[in-house]
Amino acid sequence: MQIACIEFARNVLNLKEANSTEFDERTPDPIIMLIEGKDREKIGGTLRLGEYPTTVLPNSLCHRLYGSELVHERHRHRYEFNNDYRAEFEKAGMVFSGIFKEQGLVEVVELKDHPFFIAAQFHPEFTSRPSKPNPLFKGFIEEIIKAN
Ligand SMILES: NC(=O)CC[C@H](N)C(=O)O
Repeated sequence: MQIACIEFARNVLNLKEANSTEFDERTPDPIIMLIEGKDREKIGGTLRLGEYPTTVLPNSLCHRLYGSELVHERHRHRYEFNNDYRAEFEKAGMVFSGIFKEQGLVEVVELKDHPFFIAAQFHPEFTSRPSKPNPLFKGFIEEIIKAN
């Protein structure tokens, strides 16, 4: 999701030097950055690790795939989408369809009017099993079958 947002910023919003501060601390457009306020003294520091609830936007692709307005997925990351850019992204057609309400963190993005574009901050592969695939993977494969 982080890379998808950087790509959108560069090629749709025309912010050519957009980046994550993980890759370029001096980028003029830090689309992805560390969100302060977490206890850095504890082991793991800013690491967001483990399962968190995601509130899903009704009628979004994410909603259709999970069939629920609340999903629980596992995380392992430090950097987050920078909400200063949210309005600009939305104006250009990106939909923020999954949010961690407690901290206002972006968990899922998708594109309006696109047959299947969805990206998540969490790790759907952590819960996917051959006999019970994660809805994001299952939905993607179903979409490919439909299109062929
Ligand atoms: N887990 C991920 O999606 C990637 C790790 C990541 N770049 C971070 O925020 O730490």
